[in-house]
Amino acid sequence: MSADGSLKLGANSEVGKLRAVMLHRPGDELKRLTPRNNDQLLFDGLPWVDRAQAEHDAFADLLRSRGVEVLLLANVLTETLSASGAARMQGIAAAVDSRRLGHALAGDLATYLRGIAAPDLATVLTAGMTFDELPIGPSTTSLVRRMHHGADFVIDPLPNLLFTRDSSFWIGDRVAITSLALPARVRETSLTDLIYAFHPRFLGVRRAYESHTAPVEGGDVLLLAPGVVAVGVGERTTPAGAEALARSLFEDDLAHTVLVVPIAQNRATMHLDTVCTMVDVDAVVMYPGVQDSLSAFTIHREDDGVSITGADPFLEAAAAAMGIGKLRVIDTGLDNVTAEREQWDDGNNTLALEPGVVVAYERNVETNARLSASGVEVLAISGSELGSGRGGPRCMSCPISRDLA
Ligand SMILES: NC(=[NH2+])NCCC[C@H](N)C(=O)O
Repeated sequence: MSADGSLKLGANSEVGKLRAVMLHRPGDELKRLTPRNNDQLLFDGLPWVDRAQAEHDAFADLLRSRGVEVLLLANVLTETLSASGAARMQGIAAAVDSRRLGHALAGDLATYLRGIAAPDLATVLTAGMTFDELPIGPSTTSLVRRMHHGADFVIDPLPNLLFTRDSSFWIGDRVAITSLALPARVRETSLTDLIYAFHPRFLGVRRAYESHTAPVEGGDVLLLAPGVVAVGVGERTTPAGAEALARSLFEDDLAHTVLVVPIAQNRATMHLDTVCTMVDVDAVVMYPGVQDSLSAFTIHREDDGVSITGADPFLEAAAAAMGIGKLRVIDTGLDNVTAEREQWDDGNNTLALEPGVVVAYERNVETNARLSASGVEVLAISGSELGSGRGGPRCMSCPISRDLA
């Protein structure tokens, strides 16, 4: 808490007591998924939306019952759009793609969007819009309008907004708007950017990684300890992204050491947090399949620039950087098949509410049993529908306030 009783924003670890978090309750954008577009939109199936919402409501209620303030992205976005005309303009500009729509239609669409109420605009910006839903009739002079199929998108939906961890993350008292790698997700950051620029609650919040040019996704960024950050490099975050992030964190004095961790470039391990998350100040839960092979380059801030060492075994490099004797790995000890299944179902993607207390999907029975046996309290949530987007409790949450470690 700060002196005036308001929450102090920011985080410098993965496990400090969680005070406030940004979630996105899945909405109409999930109803856009079809067997034809789900791969491109990065979902492995078609979630039953009502059930996904119920599962998400239970997740949010669990967090509230533990004293965590839950901000829902759609509400915060609506408040942002109501509060600021500039935010509306910026949100519309980012959503209306004149290269694809042509100038005539883009102009008409932007004019229409400028005239609608903030909650409706928030819905269009998140759920997208089809040609059939365009309030501009086919009789216009737009060839694009005439030639597109009614079910095509005028504005693409953003079903992966559900994974609020990826489009922004907090480090120290700053927020980083990331740079998402894949076309299906790029526009998400235009919304987090708006929220953190214009929402009254976040006025004055400073930015980390401001240039955000090369791809960095929040799911790859783990705050191992104050000043020590691990960054996965694989399908999403690139070497250039990790390097740029490290330099920027050093310049802003938000970190002194960055561990760059290569991860396999495939769907199952799209982010570092799919194979490893922190469950205590000195402990991680990790996919056994990478435990012995995970390595890290250590980038260290020096008086006259940076030094890079490695690659070394990740666990050793991390312990050394964190200044602890050993980074404990909760030994899930699972057979290969169970381990692979539970990794796929985000068994290693836990959200710590405080040291030794984590939220995890209930379906990962074996991993959760090992966590409990190691003294970690597991708060299980159901995620049969939420999980079809390949994300678990950590990536569905962006902590905006944690007690400092
Ligand atoms: N931090 C994470 N593990 N995020 C999961 C993101 C899942 C999402 N469908 C994607 O492919 O981008």
